[in-house]
Amino acid sequence: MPIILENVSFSYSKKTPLETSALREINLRIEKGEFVGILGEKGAGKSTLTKLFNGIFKPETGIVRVDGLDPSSREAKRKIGMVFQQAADQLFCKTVYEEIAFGPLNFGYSKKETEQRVYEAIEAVSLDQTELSRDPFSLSGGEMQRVALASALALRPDYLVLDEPITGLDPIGKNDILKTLNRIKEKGTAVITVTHNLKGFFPLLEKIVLLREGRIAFQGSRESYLKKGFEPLPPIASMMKELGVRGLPVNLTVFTVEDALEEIMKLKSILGTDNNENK
Ligand SMILES: Nc1ncnc2c1ncn2[C@@H]1O[C@H](COP(=O)(O)OP(=O)(O)OP(=O)(O)O)[C@@H](O)[C@H]1O
Repeated sequence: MPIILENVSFSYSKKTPLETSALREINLRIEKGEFVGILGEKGAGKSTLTKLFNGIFKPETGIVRVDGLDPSSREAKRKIGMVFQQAADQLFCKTVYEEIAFGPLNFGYSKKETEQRVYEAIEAVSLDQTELSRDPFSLSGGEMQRVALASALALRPDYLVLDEPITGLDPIGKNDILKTLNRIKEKGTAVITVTHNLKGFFPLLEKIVLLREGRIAFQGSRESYLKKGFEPLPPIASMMKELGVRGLPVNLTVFTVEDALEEIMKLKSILGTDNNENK
């Protein structure tokens, strides 16, 4: 069963002079096992949307359901793992082990079961066992991110929701997290991520949800997003769009270096032929 949002609206500081409408008439369906990117400019409503998935916020109007359950129910909370923008903000235990074990213990799993889950989770995020006794706050940004991810995974969620998971990480840290998320998705967990980093994430996204001023401007496949000319774009697709604007017959759904190279070679041969004909 999926995450479903029907006609959802949400405002901050309702019925005060500071009332801000953050989301309007959102209709969305996210299936298990999908890799979904939530895109949009600053203030578009991306973070607010993620907080409706696990019941941190309740919709002002409309319905949110996680596999048919109210997202603030205990069972729904077990199904959704959250990793916030600043991993450090969600760490609070004295050791990495306690941090990752917190969720399973809180949900009443035995010490033995919890231990199994901690080891399974650190393996999934490629953290070494020697890290388990460390103080989470002594870790690097990338390591903290992995601990936050492992804490979410220890509940074996069906949906993993992440807000800008690679922002601020060095290139190796970014790559590690991207590979890890892809592995998690391959095992059947839906990965739903807010991201500005399209260069890293675009190749992984199976579905794109584009928010604009609190409304869904687009939801659908990556190819359809590119064909319809939505923005933001990953760097290669942006370059192809520029070539298209200049009147060159390029394929606008290309977003990898390899495909772009092939496209440019094709273009070269077409233009070369034209030049020869003109001689
Ligand atoms: N705690 C809050 N109180 C009042 N208004 C808020 C609060 N948090 C967000 N907003 C407003 O709600 C709207 C949506 O904000 P949200 O943080 O969801 O956007 P976003 O797309 O995640 O932006 P960013 O990319 O900057 O993180 C914006 O107008 C924002 O100013």
